[in-house]
Amino acid sequence: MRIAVLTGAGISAESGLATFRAADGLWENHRVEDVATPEAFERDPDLVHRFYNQRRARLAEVQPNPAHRALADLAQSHDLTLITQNVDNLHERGGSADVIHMHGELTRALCAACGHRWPAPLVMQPADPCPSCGAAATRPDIVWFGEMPYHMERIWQALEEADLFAAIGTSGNVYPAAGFAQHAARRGIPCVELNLAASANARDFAKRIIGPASETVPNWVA
Ligand SMILES: CC(C)NC(=O)[C@H](Cc1c[nH]c2ccccc12)NC(=O)[C@H](CCCC/N=C(/NCCC(=O)O)S[C@H]1O[C@H](COP(=O)(O)OP(=O)(O)OC[C@H]2O[C@@H](n3cnc4c(N)ncnc43)[C@H](O)[C@@H]2O)[C@@H](O)[C@H]1O)NC(=O)OCc1ccccc1
Repeated sequence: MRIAVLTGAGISAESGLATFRAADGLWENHRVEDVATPEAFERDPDLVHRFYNQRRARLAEVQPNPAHRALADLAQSHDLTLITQNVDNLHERGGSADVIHMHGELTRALCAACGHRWPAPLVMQPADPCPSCGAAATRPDIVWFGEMPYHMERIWQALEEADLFAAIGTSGNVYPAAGFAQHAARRGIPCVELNLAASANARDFAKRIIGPASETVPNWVA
């Protein structure tokens, strides 16, 4: 069976990584538009680097949880395409290979001048030169709001060919990811969501499994 899985911040919540929608809509005390847009980086690269340096440091303190590991097991027995909106590396550290990071990765740096990519140092600064072209245009290799997500061709292909689509720990507020379930459902592909509560696009899911991912995902995989 070919399974396409989309994950969001909820799958990493029990590992200790904050999800996006804190009560006051702030993202780790920052307005999203102040830290996750190309305009924000243009305006104040120091603030944006500090924000991602803080998240990179936090990532080094946490571990994958049973939900991450269960998806690695699922790939052993099924043709799994694992698509994540998360920029953390907990899927890989949980044993998954070939993870599609549609919104980029905290552990990678990108040169805005020449497009070169390299492993991100723990602390990045605007003046860091690109190891390839030497330009001081280093940014986190993250897809910001208003930017085109990565690997969209591969993702649409996987959604076309899937026999089952599952969304785990995502609120369904950010597009194009929030449109994947509708895309699959319209092709008659059964869709299931695993979450603490129904997501914003709950109508697209024929089945819902409610509970913490570290419990529901291993049970769903078993
Ligand atoms: C806010 C929203 C309305 N805005 C958008 O969607 C925008 C604009 C837009 C495009 N199309 C539209 C259509 C309609 C309306 C708006 C738009 N989209 C974009 O800008 C996208 C790019 C969006 C990507 C932005 N980057 C991110 N991340 C990287 C940054 C970073 O991480 O620093 S998005 C970021 O927010 C999203 C957060 O959502 P979730 O992961 O779901 O997290 P959230 O906290 O919301 O929810 C957590 C869920 O988990 C559950 N949960 C919690 N704990 C647990 C638990 N323990 N167990 C189980 N579940 C749990 C909760 O119940 C909850 O449901 C993720 O996608 C995440 O990656 N780009 C683009 O459209 O480009 C165009 C384009 C076209 C052509 C050419 C050029 C450009």
